[in-house]
Amino acid sequence: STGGAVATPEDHDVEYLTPVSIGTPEQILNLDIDTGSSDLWVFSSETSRSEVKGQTLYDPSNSSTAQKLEGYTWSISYGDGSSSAGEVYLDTVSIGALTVSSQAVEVAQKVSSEFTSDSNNDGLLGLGFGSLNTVQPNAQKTFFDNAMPALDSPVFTADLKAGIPGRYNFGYIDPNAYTGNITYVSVDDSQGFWDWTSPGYAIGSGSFENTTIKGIADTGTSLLLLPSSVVSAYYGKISGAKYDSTQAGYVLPCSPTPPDFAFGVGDDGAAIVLPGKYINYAPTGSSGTTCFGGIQGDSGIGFAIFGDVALKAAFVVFDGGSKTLGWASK
Ligand SMILES: CSC[C@H](NC(=O)[C@H](Cc1ccccc1)OC(=O)N1CCC(N)CC1)C(=O)N[C@@H](CC1CCCCC1)[C@@H](O)Cn1ccccc1=O
Repeated sequence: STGGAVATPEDHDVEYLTPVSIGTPEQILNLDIDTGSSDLWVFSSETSRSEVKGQTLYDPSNSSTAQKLEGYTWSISYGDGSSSAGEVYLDTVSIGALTVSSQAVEVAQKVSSEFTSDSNNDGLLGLGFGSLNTVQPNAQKTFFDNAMPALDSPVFTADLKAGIPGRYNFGYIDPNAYTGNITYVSVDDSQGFWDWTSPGYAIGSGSFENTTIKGIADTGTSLLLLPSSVVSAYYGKISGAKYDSTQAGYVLPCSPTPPDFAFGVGDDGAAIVLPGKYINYAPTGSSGTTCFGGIQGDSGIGFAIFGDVALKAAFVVFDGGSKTLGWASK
């Protein structure tokens, strides 16, 4: 079997939302597919009213296929400090034509203010490795883990785009979605992430800098978070760019367009090139002359995060069979 659905960007590509069908009859929620975590949780009829502002709610009592996992709970907190918690049901979940009949659906009873204020986001669908799942007393499998045995090929692909809808596909690689070759690299899943190592980077038309960058492919993170040495080398090339402590990040003049940024993939010279305009993440003030940088530092995290700013420049294969990542330009 195969499946897939659109991934529609929210403003500034801060996140991408994908319609997911839950229950019988189907209840369609727009979820943020997150390869950096492994819980599928949703706003629900159990979410405290004061914490709901416009989200679509999953109501298990309206689903003939919902089964409550009595005594099971979950609680998660994310890198940006947001969090949610609740109880667990099993129900039928589909992404396009791909259906998992007994998927753990974690219903939120509490969500932090970041989720409440994000009215278009009805929850998260984690596609990290199972070890990250927070359900107690027994961890639950991700949608991909449950679907894998039935898939034509044990893969899903991310084809995120700048400012327009892209796609997540399951079970096949669309040859029309990318150009050139797909370069596969090994993944270290020991921390539960799609963790890989880039051999280095290049700025604009500059020479390639060989420096290993270990990091995760994370659809749930908006920006490209890199080691401070790389980040200062990049912004050092841009007059007027500076670290702004009030914004807690590098800012730069929105024009002229900043230099491209390329990161290496594999050991035969392949690279993914981010057009400079991707680094103009969003205007910081009303003037529109200063932009918040799409590349920021990863200090305090312990690894780089190849988030949406990087992923939207590539076609990415997440191979659960061989535990590899495939990168292609498009
Ligand atoms: C340093 S991981 C920071 C990252 N959260 C972000 O990237 C948020 C995303 C967002 C989306 C929509 C509205 C507001 C914010 O966006 C910013 O933080 N931004 C964008 C806007 C900028 N002005 C400031 C910087 C993050 O926790 N991701 C996790 C998934 C997120 C959680 C929040 C909701 C959306 C999905 C996750 O994969 C990150 N993970 C990765 C590894 C280990 C733990 C962990 O938890």
